[in-house]
Amino acid sequence: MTALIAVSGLSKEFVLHTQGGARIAVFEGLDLEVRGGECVCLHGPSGAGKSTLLRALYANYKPSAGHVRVLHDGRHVDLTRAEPREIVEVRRRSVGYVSQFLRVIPRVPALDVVAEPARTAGLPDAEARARALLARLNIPERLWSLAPATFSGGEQQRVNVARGFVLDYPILLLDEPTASLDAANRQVVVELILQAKARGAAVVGIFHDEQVRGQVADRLFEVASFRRNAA
Ligand SMILES: Nc1ncnc2c1ncn2[C@@H]1O[C@H](COP(=O)(O)OP(=O)(O)OP(=O)(O)O)[C@@H](O)[C@H]1O
Repeated sequence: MTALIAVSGLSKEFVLHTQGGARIAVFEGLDLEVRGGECVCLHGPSGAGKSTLLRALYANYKPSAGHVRVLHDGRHVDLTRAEPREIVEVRRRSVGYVSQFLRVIPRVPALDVVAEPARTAGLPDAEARARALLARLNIPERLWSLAPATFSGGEQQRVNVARGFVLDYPILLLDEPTASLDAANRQVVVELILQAKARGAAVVGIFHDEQVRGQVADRLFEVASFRRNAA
C-alpha cells in the first residue's frame, strides 16, 4: 500500500538572524513513512523537534534539505517544492491540522469556525457535521452561536478538534489534541482518532498523555535519533 506521507532526508536548522546568526540544528536526514490506517506518535524529550517536524509536514516550516511528500488527488506532492497555491489546495482537502491552541477569529461563532472547512470543500451537510461534532465533544449548545474568544481553554481545544475532524481528511496532523481536556472529553478525542484510522486516514500526532498514546499510536517515532551526531 502506498504511503500517504513519505518524508526523506529531511533536515531543519533554524538560523536566528536577530541573534548574530546563531544556528540551531534540530534534525538531519530524517526519513518517515506513514500508511493509511496508521497512527504514528512523534516521541522524544522536550526540544527534540516534534513540533518542528509536525509543522514541516504541514509546510509551515521550510526545511533546510529533503522532501515531504503527501498523497493529494492520487499523486504525491512534495510540500518542500510546491507552489503556495498548491499548498492551499493540499491543506483544503488532503491534510488536516489540529494545533494545540485555537486561532480565534473575532466575531465568528463556534458553529461557523467548525463548519468552515467542510463548507469550503462544498459539503452540503457541513453545518450538520459541525453540530454533530460540537455535541459529541460536549460543547453546550448555548455556546455554538458565540465566538470562542471567551471560551475556556478546554472548550477552545474541543472547538479546534471539531474543526479538524469536520472533514474526512486522508491525512491528519495532531499537536497534543487532548492537552487541556478532562478524562471524558479525552476519550471522545481518542474515539475520533480511532474512527479516522478505521476509515484509512494516516495520522501523525504528538501525545504527551501516556494513556492516549497507548490507545491510538501504532508506533512511536523517535525524533531525537535524527539529531546531528545522535547515537
Ligand atoms: N521558530 C523557531 N526559531 C528558532 N528555533 C526554534 C523555532 N522553533 C523551534 N526552535 C528550536 O528547535 C528545537 C526543537 O523545538 P520543538 O518545539 O520542535 O521541540 P519539541 O520536541 O516539540 O519540544 P516540546 O516537547 O517542549 O514542545 C528547540 O531547540 C527550539 O528552541
